[in-house]
Amino acid sequence: MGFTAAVAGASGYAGGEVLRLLLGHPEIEIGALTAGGNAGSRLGALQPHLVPLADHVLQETTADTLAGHDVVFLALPHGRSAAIAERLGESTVVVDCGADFRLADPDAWQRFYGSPHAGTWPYGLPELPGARERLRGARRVAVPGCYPTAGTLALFPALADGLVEPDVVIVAASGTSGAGKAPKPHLLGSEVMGSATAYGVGGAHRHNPEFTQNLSAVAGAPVTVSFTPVLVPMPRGILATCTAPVRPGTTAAAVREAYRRRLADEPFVHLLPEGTWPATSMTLGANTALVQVAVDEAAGRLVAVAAIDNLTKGTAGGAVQSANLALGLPETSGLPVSAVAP
Ligand SMILES: NC(=O)C1=CN([C@@H]2O[C@H](COP(=O)(O)OP(=O)(O)OC[C@H]3O[C@@H](n4cnc5c(N)ncnc54)[C@H](OP(=O)(O)O)[C@@H]3O)[C@@H](O)[C@H]2O)C=CC1
Ligand SMILES: CC(=O)N[C@@H](CCC(=O)OP(=O)(O)O)C(=O)O
Repeated sequence: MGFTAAVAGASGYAGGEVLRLLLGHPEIEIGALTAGGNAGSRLGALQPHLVPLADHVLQETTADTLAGHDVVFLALPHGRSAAIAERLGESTVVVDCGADFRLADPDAWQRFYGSPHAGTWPYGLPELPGARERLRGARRVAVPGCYPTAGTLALFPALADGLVEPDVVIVAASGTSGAGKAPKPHLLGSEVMGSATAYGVGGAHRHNPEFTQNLSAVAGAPVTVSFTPVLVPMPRGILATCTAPVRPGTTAAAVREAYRRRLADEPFVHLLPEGTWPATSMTLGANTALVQVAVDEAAGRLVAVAAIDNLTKGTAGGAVQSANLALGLPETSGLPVSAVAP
């Protein structure tokens, strides 16, 4: 084992998934695990699926506990990362699963999160043009939100190649683990089971500015984004259906070729064979994003669909992928590409 990792928020969904992946990582050894109110508990009482770690005791989340590791994964509620990160020296790679360092625009941060902007770190979506180079050797990484991971991966080839107008519509369905483990009335089984509902409608969701930031950077011009999240009764997974007007002269063949070319060398983002459409079940537990694209000739729109596991490629897998780049390891170390099915 070459490196040690600490995980803050180890009792939560994102922290638990980081640990599941690290247990299979050939180069990273698991060190300190921390939590909030559950500090002092055995991990086995809270994350019984992580069998080899059952007897690890959760510690309080302090910079002192997390210091001394090569990499620290922060899987904490928004707003808690900056105070810890500033006490961890540059010798430690800090990978933040939360939103605190994702946005470059302080006004957008203030508008959607309502707190002072903590700063901006390299954005952990290696597939975006130029991102991989910025992540290699980085000391700080901001892991993308789960919806922006899915929607950005679905749309970036079309926007990067100028095949669509910079005016996109994204409707993305998410499983309930996206909302975290802390109890919330709208996530009670009797509210969620057998029902699907839109929320954060009308540009209100805090992932709107993240989408705009990502897609405008790819297009090299401002992109208008209409994003609607939908909560669906499943534990894991995101299916993002994205559309945009095709530019005059854009053929279905040109679209397919752009996606094929831009995704050909990606280890985790795959264009499915023509006619096969992504399903969340094809990605469960894998660090993959499965993509399909078509042109709706009658409507003059491109339709791109991506499926991910929100906890794997959408959080913890993305975090480990970026940590690998930051630590100088092969990008794919410890990351599954095969899902659990059926
Ligand atoms: N779930 C998802 O799909 C995604 C999550 N993320 C991000 O990952 C982060 C964690 O999310 P998630 O795992 O879903 O949330 P959970 O609610 O499942 O877990 C939160 C974790 O933070 C700990 N915690 C809570 N309050 C404090 C505190 N005051 N001090 C120290 N630790 C605290 C909790 O410990 P305890 O058990 O002791 O309360 C728990 O370990 C969030 O920032 C989220 O935005 C990012 C992308 C997707
Ligand atoms: C289903 C659900 O509630 N999903 C979360 C997004 C999860 C995610 O990616 O979020 P972070 O930005 O918190 O990292 C939400 O809509 O707020």
